[in-house]
Amino acid sequence: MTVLLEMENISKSFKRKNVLKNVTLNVPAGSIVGFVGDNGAGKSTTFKTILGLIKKDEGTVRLFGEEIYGQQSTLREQVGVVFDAINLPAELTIKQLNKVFVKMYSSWDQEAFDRLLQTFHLPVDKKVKEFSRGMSMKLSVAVALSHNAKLLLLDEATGGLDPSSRKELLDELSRFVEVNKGGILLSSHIMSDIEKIADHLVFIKDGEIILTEKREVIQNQYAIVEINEEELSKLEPEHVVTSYKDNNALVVLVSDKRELPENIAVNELTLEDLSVFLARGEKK
Ligand SMILES: Nc1ncnc2c1ncn2[C@@H]1O[C@H](COP(=O)(O)OP(=O)(O)OP(=O)(O)O)[C@@H](O)[C@H]1O
Repeated sequence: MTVLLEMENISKSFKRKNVLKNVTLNVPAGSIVGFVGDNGAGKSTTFKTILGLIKKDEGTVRLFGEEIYGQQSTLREQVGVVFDAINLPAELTIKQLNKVFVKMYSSWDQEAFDRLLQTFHLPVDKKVKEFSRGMSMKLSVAVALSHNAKLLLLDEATGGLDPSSRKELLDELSRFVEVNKGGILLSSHIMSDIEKIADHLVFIKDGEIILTEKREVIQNQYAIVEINEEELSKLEPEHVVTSYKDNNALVVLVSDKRELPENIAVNELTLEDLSVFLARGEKK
């Protein structure tokens, strides 16, 4: 399997604060990796490190199998980027911007761009500064999907979109992965979006990756259960991912609910529950 993005043991400090601690994650071709963590967990810093916008202290970033750190032209062509802060020239219309994109990207796909403008209902004669936040987001995504990039880095790209726009956008992302065999690293606080399209999940907390797993494994095998110390001691340690104490009860995330004794009640696990749990739980 081709791996489009490999981050290995990336660390980064701002002044004395260690904001990324040995971050390791992969984005294989043909996959959508949901990147989940609370505010300030380190998601945007991770994206900026991949793009070389901030300097990492330690570790390796490989894109398309190579360390192409700082090679901005390769990055611009092959990596589609959508960040929360919109960075398009505000005085121009889409029609005017289109001429810039044609010159900027050697593999600009006008047909794809025209189709996306229609899908996202974007006006071509209106100045970007008059766009709503959602419209600007959709324009950024349309551009990212129109220059034959292999990898998309989407930091909160669905935030601020109405439900039908979110659906259109998620459908386009799934199509990109299927048709282009591309890969996507997507951060979002909207767990239902992640649930819909991500096939791998990476959870980050205080700059540390605390869980990397396939979505279907989480949904089929993981469980959050309330047990006591004695029951906990009977579980195989490798099945206990993390836990926290809630008054007298122990709340435990297990990686294989089939290993639990029968008397323990197991509820269906949603990604929303899991993300709240992981933000709270102690590292094992
Ligand atoms: N330029 C900077 N200088 C100092 N500290 C920074 C800088 N950029 C980020 N940080 C700190 O790094 C930590 C991680 O921030 P980051 O923006 O990566 O979080 P995030 O997971 O993207 O959060 P959110 O979900 O709120 O967007 C935070 O504690 C933040 O204050």
